[in-house]
Amino acid sequence: MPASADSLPLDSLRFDNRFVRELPGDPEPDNFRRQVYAACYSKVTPSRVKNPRLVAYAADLAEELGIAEEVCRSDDFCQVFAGNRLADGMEPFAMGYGGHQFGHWAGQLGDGRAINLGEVICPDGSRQTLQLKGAGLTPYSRSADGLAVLRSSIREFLCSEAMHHLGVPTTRALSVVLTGETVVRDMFYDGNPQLEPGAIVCRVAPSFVRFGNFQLFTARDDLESLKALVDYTIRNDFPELGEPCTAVYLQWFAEVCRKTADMVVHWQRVGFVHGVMNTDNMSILGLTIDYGPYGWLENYDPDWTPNTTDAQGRRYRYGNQPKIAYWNLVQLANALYPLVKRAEGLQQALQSFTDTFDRQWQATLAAKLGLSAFDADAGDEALTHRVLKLLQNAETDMTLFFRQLADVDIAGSADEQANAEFIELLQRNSYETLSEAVVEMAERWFGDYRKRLLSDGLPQSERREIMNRVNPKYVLRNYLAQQAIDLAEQGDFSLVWELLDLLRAPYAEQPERDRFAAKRPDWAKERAGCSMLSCSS
Ligand SMILES: Nc1ncnc2c1ncn2[C@@H]1O[C@H](COP(=O)(O)OP(=O)(O)OP(=O)(O)O)[C@@H](O)[C@H]1O
Ligand SMILES: [Mg+2]
Repeated sequence: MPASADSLPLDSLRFDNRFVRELPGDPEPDNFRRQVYAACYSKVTPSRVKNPRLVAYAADLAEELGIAEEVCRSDDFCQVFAGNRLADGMEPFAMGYGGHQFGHWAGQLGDGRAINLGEVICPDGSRQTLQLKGAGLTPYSRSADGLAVLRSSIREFLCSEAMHHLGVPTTRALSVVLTGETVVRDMFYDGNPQLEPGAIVCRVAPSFVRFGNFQLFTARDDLESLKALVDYTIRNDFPELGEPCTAVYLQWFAEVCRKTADMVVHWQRVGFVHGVMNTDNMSILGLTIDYGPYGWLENYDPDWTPNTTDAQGRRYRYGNQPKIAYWNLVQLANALYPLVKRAEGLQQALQSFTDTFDRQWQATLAAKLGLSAFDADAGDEALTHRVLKLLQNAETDMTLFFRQLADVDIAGSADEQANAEFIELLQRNSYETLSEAVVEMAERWFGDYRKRLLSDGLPQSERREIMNRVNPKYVLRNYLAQQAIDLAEQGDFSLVWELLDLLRAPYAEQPERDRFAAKRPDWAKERAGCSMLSCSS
């Protein structure tokens, strides 16, 4: 429908809400907490908030959606993305899903504080669903309040956009608004509840369906709804696979396995630790979803997890992410089994996770080291394994190390000079003084690396280019996000904007912003929010 002359600008967005139109919905119109059966969603309106105030928006994403920059600055934008006004064509709803949390089946979870507004048809013809996070109670809110706080909303907003520009598959974030209301949170669950500013993020993705959406139906023996959602997902999100049938179900599952593997390879590449890889936080499109207690590796440590809630078992530590992704896919396979009834086919599809992950991770490591390709015969398995061990033992900053390694002149300098340059690089980027044993280990590795590069024969400039395409200079360091939050809580959003802008070009040299590519300062080592996060958000 064309917008009339006096309608507000967001009313001219085009919505086509297939999810609510084509899938079974909850017939109960009232919004109260309950178990919802035989439905993919419940219609629910975002809560009104007192005094919405814009914190930041992603102008490039707005443009992709067909929202002009001046509209982003309008009061209407703030009202709509705070949930106070529905633009024409929006039909808000919350989705039902279940999930395995920390390895245990948790039953119905669902969008307890996320509310989908509708599916926009973008100017380029693609579709994106808009979703508010923190917009109030839904039938799936269980015992919680449906809200979100400013610190977690800024973390979600900045990291979604940073990951997108790093080339990591992810949901995106259009805006953060303050609600003008306060929210009570006990950040470390230690009996110290505080009042915090409430906020709402608008997330954007082609679909927000998770593994848990399918799992919930199977857990309830509701094969009809399971089939409806699987067929819907294949038709709308994987149309290239053709009309749904048993063979297509298997191809689809294999594709989900490949997409998930691809996502995790990217996480490992950039040093991202998700923190809560429950099956309700796994997107069916292989997008990173739910930026909660995530973190970025500083010193390379495969055992590190930012999530204090997971400190005991460290289930979701960096080095375990590929295994957990696989475990989650096995749960999805179990959920699909009643529909597919081919255990062997599902097994084979699962193998495509391992194959894709192994192949892509090897290629990624080769590129991170500036090799033209991963060559097992040239000893690359050991070479890549050893460099990671070295970084772990030396407690070296992963991002800085790989980025600066591209600048070591391999062919142009004598052995000793290159060697000294390398040890200096390692020390400069390590959080501890290198021991003699580590220096020795480093010299041995570097000698072999240098030989490998010389036989590979790529010119230095080409090698540097390969490396700088996969080794970012800037990531959303844990302490940088926290500094932006500290200022924002004082009403100063400038660092949110600056980081957003910085992270739009994470692979480019931005010399005037070198301070954002610095090692974690000492004050941030034990500071809450910088290295320790809980699920409280
Ligand atoms: N403050 C809250 N109010 C209502 N429900 C909540 C709240 N926090 C979390 N939940 C719900 O608890 C479950 C698990 O929470 P989890 O921390 O994985 O998700 P989340 O951060 O709310 O959101 P998402 O996965 O949508 O990014 C989900 O069903 C979620 O909606
Ligand atoms: Mg979640």
